[in-house]
Amino acid sequence: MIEFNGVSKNFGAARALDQFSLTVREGLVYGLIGPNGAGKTTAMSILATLQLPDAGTVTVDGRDVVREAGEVRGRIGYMPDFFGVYDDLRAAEYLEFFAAAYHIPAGRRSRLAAGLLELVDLPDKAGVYVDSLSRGMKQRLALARCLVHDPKVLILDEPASGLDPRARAEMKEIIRHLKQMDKTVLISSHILPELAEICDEVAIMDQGKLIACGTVAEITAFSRGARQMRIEVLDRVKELADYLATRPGVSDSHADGPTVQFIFSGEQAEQAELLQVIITAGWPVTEFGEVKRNLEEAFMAVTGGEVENDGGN
Ligand SMILES: Nc1ncnc2c1ncn2[C@@H]1O[C@H](COP(=O)(O)OP(=O)(O)OP(=O)(O)O)[C@@H](O)[C@H]1O
Repeated sequence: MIEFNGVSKNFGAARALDQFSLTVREGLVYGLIGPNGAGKTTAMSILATLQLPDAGTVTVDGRDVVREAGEVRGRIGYMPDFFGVYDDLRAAEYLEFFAAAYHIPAGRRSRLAAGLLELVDLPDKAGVYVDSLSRGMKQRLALARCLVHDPKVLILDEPASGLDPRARAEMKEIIRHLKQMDKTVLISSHILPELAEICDEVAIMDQGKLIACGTVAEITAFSRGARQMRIEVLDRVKELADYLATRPGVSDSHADGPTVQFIFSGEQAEQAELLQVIITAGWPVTEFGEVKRNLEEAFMAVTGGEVENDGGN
């Protein structure tokens, strides 16, 4: 449903996205996690057709965000990390205003607004000025706003930031509800534990790059010691990537130019054995080693050192 393919974006000398690729299947709640400046907002705003990529392609439901921006906009609801609310509008009017912007016929707007307020658990706030709602309520109203045109995909940039624990729990409940409605949800956060319970899968990013992706359980295993490895060989790179994918402890094995990159969760002795096996099988290895890329730091930053929830619920 969402596809980033080799996307790069620079702001002057700052590289916000660096060959970023990600696939999100339909119906998933997908977490995009990374420390400050990792590139989450940039990725989301490109997806929301608000910024152009310098390189690479992004599609939503098969539509290109640059060439078919209008088609994409009809399919997405975007909740930015900072959103404007209109002070002198009441909650229902606010939603009706956005419904009008999406060309929903006037006769349907008031019922639509009432339904959405119900969905985000604000049914008794229809006549209340937006300005006087609590932060958590404003956040839920902003989410309702993203739903007026019944999009397939929701892009939520740090929807839980600044909320107290109760408001966070309410937000999570709504996101679960969106999943039941078969929406595909991309949601960002600084830290993994915040999203661990609600996400089907997560991607960890740092310095504009995808570091790892998978289920919360897989990512947790990775954060507890799996290593990103790199082997350079003179030929048969793709064959080596396929071969490695069959070896124990190896995941995400893929060819990248003259190298194969993969994640390895074995011990040091098993790593040595793996190299031995590759050489014995006849591959001319010129380099073999771990890719550091500040991986540990990134994981420490996003997991808070430890992930308590194993995602198996
Ligand atoms: N409009 C801009 N002008 C200049 N630099 C920018 C701009 N937008 C983003 N950047 C830079 O790009 C990098 C990625 O920023 P981005 O906001 O995408 O990260 P983020 O992961 O969303 O961070 P945060 O969690 O702090 O919101 C940072 O180095 C940031 O300073």
